[in-house]
Amino acid sequence: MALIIGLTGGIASGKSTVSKMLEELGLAIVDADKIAHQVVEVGKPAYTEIVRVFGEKVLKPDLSINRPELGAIIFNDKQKREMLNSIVHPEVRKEMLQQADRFIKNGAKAVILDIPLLFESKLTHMVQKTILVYVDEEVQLERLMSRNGYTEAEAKARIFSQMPLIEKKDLADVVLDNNGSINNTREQLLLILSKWDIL
Ligand SMILES: CC(C)(COP(=O)(O)OP(=O)(O)OC[C@H]1O[C@@H](n2cnc3c(N)ncnc32)[C@H](O)[C@@H]1O)[C@@H](O)C(=O)NCCC(=O)NCCS
Ligand SMILES: Nc1ncnc2c1ncn2[C@@H]1O[C@H](COP(=O)(O)OP(=O)(O)OP(=O)(O)O)[C@@H](O)[C@H]1O
Repeated sequence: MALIIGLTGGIASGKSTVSKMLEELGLAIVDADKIAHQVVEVGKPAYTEIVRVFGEKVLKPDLSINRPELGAIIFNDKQKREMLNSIVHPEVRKEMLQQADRFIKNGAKAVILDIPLLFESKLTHMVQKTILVYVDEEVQLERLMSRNGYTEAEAKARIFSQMPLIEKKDLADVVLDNNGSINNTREQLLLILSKWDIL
């Protein structure tokens, strides 16, 4: 039986960094962010629904979704964020389950579901173990501003649209502290994987 692991964190906490380490170790990864981008490609059902609900102002001249524009709307308005979530999340979940099934059928020993909103969206029933990539809020803010070139207000709007990382700590089976170096985080990860007999 494959072990299904939920990998989560907060925006810019280091999930993709850890996910890349897992991929390099040859583990099967299902990436919710990547799927969320694919299901809103031009002409897909979620794309059509987004245009109907949010209007053509969220489109670029080439008619694809203008992500910064849509982000500016939904990260500052809970109701609009929930509307977008209700359009995109069911499609993401469907595709995630299909990808996970494929990995399991191909004999994967473990499958990692990389889901930023694992706890907010109450998706823990999909996984057997949960790993949280944790950083302190000041580090999160600093890394987010520097990675995306956001102002403090833009970065905070995104951070505050998620459950605080400190609350997620109580919900996760394992917490990887990513305040330190990437190598330190890798060591913590390797320890867990060997404990779970995955490597
Ligand atoms: C609003 C959008 C267009 C902004 O796109 P952008 O390219 O700037 O960000 P990206 O998709 O790479 O997401 C970056 C991070 O933002 C956070 N985030 C994204 N959507 C949400 C949301 N609805 N609520 C809280 N946090 C979110 C996550 O931590 C994610 O890892 C995009 O995030 C989106 O379509 N969001 C809705 C789908 C979603 O919830 N995706 C995340 C998990 S499935
Ligand atoms: N231990 C670390 N030390 C220094 N910088 C780091 C560390 N871990 C990650 N970073 C940097 O912090 C930023 C956020 O990391 P990453 O992209 O992995 O986060 P994420 O949780 O996947 O974010 P998102 O959910 O927004 O996609 C990146 O610029 C990354 O290079």
